[in-house]
Amino acid sequence: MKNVACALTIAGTDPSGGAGIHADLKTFQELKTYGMSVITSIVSQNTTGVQAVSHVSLEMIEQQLDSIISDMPIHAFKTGMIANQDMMKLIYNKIKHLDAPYVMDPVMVATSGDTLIERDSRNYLRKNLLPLTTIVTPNIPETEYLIGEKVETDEDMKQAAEMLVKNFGAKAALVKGGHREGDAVDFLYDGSRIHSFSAPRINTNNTHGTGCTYAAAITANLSQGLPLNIAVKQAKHYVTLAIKYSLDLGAGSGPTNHWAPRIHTNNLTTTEVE
Ligand SMILES: Nc1ncnc2c1ncn2[C@@H]1O[C@H](COP(=O)(O)OP(=O)(O)O)[C@@H](O)[C@H]1O
Ligand SMILES: Cc1ncc(COP(=O)(O)O)c(N)n1
Repeated sequence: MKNVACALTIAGTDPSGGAGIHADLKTFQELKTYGMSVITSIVSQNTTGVQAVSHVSLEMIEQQLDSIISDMPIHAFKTGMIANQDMMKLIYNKIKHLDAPYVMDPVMVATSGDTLIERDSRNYLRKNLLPLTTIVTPNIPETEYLIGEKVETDEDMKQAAEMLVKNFGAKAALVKGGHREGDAVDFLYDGSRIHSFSAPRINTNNTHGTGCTYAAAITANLSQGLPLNIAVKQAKHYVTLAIKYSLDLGAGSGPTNHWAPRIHTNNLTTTEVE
């Protein structure tokens, strides 16, 4: 019996606090999971975009992973920005031994449009890391890259989620509809059926870090032992509140409000459509 749920995020940083490791740790904390992190890249970014990137050395990424794995319990973990193939190989070799749910946010491009991973490493991610995942959470452009087909309609999203499981080896796939118009609808294929999670679209430009926050909330919920579809359902509710009460900070796409659910929990409808 564990006395506290512990989750690890392996990702890049965001000094403006809305995305990457910062969003993940804030989310873990809000959801009462003990948060730990391994930093892959230091990203100088803010609400307007990415200004510079410095990668942490492979030796130091390995050392950080060893420090945590040798000492701390890990009840679930997630990966976000892994900038190149060498980092991916190293991380693959460490995480393949972990006996805990793995949430992959296949981060490729920031909300600002800046590229966060080298193009030639995308194949490695798809071939090697994807089959280790308990759940992968691509947005529409990431889904299109992963399956190599256009994704435009609800039907396309459902089929893509199934393909990510049946053809590419993920255990489950959540294809997110944040980049479409109309209600914000995401489709989960859990290996046997499709679930859809829907929330009214919120009229805001403050969506910096929504993907990180959502995947981190799923990770926190899984670290506490929730079944996958409940973990996603509760995470959808969390991210929707964080967007609804997002913070109008910075000159660009502002951050979500990670503590919004503390204050506004009941003031929202998200639905799971059977
Ligand atoms: N304007 C919005 N209103 C409500 N929900 C949104 C909005 N934009 C994104 N979402 C939701 O936020 C989550 C993150 O989705 P998305 O923006 O597609 O991911 P990413 O940040 O990886 O591009 C999804 O549940 C999506 O449906
Ligand atoms: C280090 C890092 N990782 C990921 C994102 C993507 O953010 P979003 O959730 O807005 O797509 C980001 N901007 N920075």
